[in-house]
Parts: sequence; structure tokens; C-alpha cells
Amino acid sequence: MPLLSVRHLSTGFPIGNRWVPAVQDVSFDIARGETLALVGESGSGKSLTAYSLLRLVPPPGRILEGEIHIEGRNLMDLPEAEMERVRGAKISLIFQEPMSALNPVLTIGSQLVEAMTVHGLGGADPKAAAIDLLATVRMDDPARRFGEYPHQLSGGLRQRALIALALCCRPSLIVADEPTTALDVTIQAEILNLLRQLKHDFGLSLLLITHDLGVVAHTADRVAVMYAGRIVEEAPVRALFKMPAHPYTQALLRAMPGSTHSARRLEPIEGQVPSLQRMPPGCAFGPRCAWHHDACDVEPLPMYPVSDTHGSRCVLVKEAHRLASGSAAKLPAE
Ligand SMILES: Nc1ncnc2c1ncn2[C@@H]1O[C@H](COP(=O)(O)OP(=O)(O)OP(=O)(O)O)[C@@H](O)[C@H]1O
Repeated sequence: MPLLSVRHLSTGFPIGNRWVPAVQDVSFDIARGETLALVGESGSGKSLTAYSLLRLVPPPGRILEGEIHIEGRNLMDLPEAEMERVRGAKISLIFQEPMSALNPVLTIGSQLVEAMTVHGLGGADPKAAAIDLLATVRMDDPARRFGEYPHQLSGGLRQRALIALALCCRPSLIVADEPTTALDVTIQAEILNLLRQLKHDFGLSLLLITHDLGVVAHTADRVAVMYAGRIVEEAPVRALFKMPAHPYTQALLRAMPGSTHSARRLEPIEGQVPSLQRMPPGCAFGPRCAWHHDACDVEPLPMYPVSDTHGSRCVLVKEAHRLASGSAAKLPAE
């Protein structure tokens, strides 16, 4: 059984007199010890998917439908008090900007001790347990950092403190929303290595939200590509980089520095993610897609299999299957 299983999740906002989904029919699994990266341009619905998992959708939004199972329990059925316990004990969140998640007037140590005490952890000596945690996230001089305030730490150290806070209650799943975007490149690599190490040491699962495919290549096992609120392609990381099957994924890769799919000159994706008010019918990428044709405007587009572990919501894949019985199966990436 997967650790996390999300089925047909839709989350939306009231626009005029109707509810408009900003996350639509999203389904995915995360196995124990696995990292799933959720990628896509700004506004594609990555963060909203993450907040939906925790049932923390910003008002006036709400989850419109779907199921979210963790260790077999459907979070949608839990009363709010129990959901609070799940947020502490099963799923932890790491944000892009640790300053907004850390309390500026409390030392790092007292925030860790408080978090452990709330969850009944830390044993007889919570201070020692907190210093241990700071060592676990490779803080230099953990005993000194215990007594420091967030503003006394560099960006990278603050992110380590936040990761320590996320680990406090020994979660099974960490949701990391752009955890390295605000950091410079060398510190980014250190934090990604730390996350990989912690995942290995603690058997953690990770949902990594990022718009940076370089981070995905370095950190993830599988990738789900989101566009305009839907997952349009899902694949193991190698397969996605080797044979992207959705034109949107191909366009993301062409825009990625250092990708084998990018030409010598990077190609930014023309146009913009459509707004909720102006969502095109069928495949929302249609208006930006060089391969767009009438069949793309049929609603809803299912996930077509590229292989047992790779799917794409693109009619080209269906077409490729049809042609594969001859010898002319060609995806646009080939
Ligand atoms: N409070 C809100 N009210 C109305 N619409 C919202 C609200 N929050 C998010 N949205 C809409 O939901 C959609 C998805 O937003 P979301 O923040 O999940 O995207 P994202 O992929 O995480 O982007 P980014 O990388 O910029 O954070 C967007 O169209 C956004 O306009």
C-alpha cells in the first residue's frame, strides 16, 4: 500500500456564482521512502495541491472533491482536531521562506522544544533531543545554534532549522514547497543533499514542489508535471527526462538550462498559464501547443499510458499507440 494516495482531488475558488477548480482531478501515489516532484510553471496549482493534502486551503477556497489517504486513512473523513494531529505527526511542511515559518522572537532551541513537547516527544531531556536534531540537520555547533534567534542565522541555516522543526514529530511525509528557491546555488545543493540523506536515514517520503527541473533531476524518484491545475504527465524521473511525452513537458525541458532537450539557445515557453476565468476546454495547454488539433479540445482528456509507469494526458500518445502497430510511432520528442 502506498504511504499517500490521492484520488480525484479538486480544489477551487468561488468566482461569480460558481466554484472554479484551480486543482482538478489530481491523482497520485507516494510510496514509503519515495520522492515525488510536482513541477510546473507558476500558477499551475502545485502549492494548492500541497495545501489541499493538509486541508489547509487558503480561504475562500475549498476542496471540492476527492480522497486523500495516508497509511490507509482518508483525511477527508477526519474531524479537524484529528487532522491537526496528522499535520504534526504524519505530514510536515517546509516552505520556501523559513523566516515566515520560524517565530522571530523565540530561539531556535525553544521552538524545537515547544514543538516536541506539543507532540509528547523529546523524552526526559528535550533540550538534548533538540540539540541532537540540530546535529541531524548538519548545523555547525548545534549547542550554540540552540540559543540563537532566526535573524542570527544565514538563509541556509534557517532552512536547516526549519527542516529540524519539520522532523521534530517524526513525520512519514515531508511536503517541501520550493525549499531551495530563495537560496544561492551552493547552499541549494547542500540543502537538497541533506533532504536526500534524511530521506534515506529516516525512510521518509517527500513531496517536492518546484519549478526547477534541475532540482527534480537531482532529488526526485518520480515526477508529476502540472499544468493549469491538472497533472498532464507522470513518470519516473529518468523516463521523463529521456522521453517526455507531453508537449508541455517537452517545452519545460527545452527551457531548462543544461537539458539535452534544450537547443544551444534556451527556448522560453511562449504565452501564459490560463487564468481560472479563461480555462480552455480539453487540454488547457492547447493554445500554446505546436501540436494542437481538434481532438485536444475534447473534455476530459484521460492519462494515456506511455509505459507501465509513465502516463501523459496528450492525444499524441494515444495516436502513437495507434500508429505503433505499424512502424511509424513517433512522439514529438523523438
Ligand atoms: N486565494 C486564492 N484566491 C483565488 N485564486 C487563488 C488563490 N490561491 C491560488 N489561487 C489560484 O490557484 C491557481 C494555482 O495556484 P498555486 O499557488 O497552487 O500555483 P503554483 O503552481 O504553486 O504557483 P507558484 O509556483 O507561483 O506558487 C492559480 O491560478 C491561482 O491564481
